[in-house]
Amino acid sequence: MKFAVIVFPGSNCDRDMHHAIQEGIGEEVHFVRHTESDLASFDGILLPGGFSHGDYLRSGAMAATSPIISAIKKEAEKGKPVLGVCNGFQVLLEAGLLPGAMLSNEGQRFICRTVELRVENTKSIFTTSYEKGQIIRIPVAHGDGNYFCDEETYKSLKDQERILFTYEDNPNGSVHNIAGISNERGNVLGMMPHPERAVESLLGSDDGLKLFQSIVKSWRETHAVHS
Ligand SMILES: NC(=O)CC[C@H](N)C(=O)O
Repeated sequence: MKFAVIVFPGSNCDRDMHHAIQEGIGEEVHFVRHTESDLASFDGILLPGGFSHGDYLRSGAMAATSPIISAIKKEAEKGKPVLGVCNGFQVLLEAGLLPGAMLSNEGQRFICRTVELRVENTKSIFTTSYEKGQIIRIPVAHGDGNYFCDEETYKSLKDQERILFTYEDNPNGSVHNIAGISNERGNVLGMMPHPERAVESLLGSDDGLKLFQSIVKSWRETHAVHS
């Protein structure tokens, strides 16, 4: 499977994401600049964390106007997996690929620590390798991680099983403890915690690996070569 890691000015987790794919799960991965406009040759698209355009206006707001965004939308419409982590999640929200908005953390502090997440749904292409209800340890590092949506949106997220991860001990004030949500079709995921920083137990946790493995597993199932 061939992945693209999108690099915006101010991305700072792009290399971690590249490492997670190349060394963590052994798949092909390339950096693609925000100024590019074609992602047709890629099977999966990864938006990394960071401070794109210095978080000016709102986190992710300026990156959401990059040329690459229309390419991401085009590939997402084809059903390709798109994962936005932290600032990547903020960009997906600002670009309208996911519902809701990101507010400053409750308490106005930048939080950088490992948190516990509950895997809420294992039917998603992003979570099939986990157990439902499994508690996983994944780092967070953000100032604007307080996810908000109105009750009507929450109800549809819940009813359509689009809340994939919740916080066990909500660190940022996110509504209903939401840590990660998917789009209606299920091929776009945004999450604040960083699975790409949890791919080696020696560095604290390898609980993020299963997320990337799930993507590859689902992709292989739908792209199986029948002889
Ligand atoms: N690690 C990150 O992606 C940081 C996200 C973001 N710019 C914030 O601090 O809210």
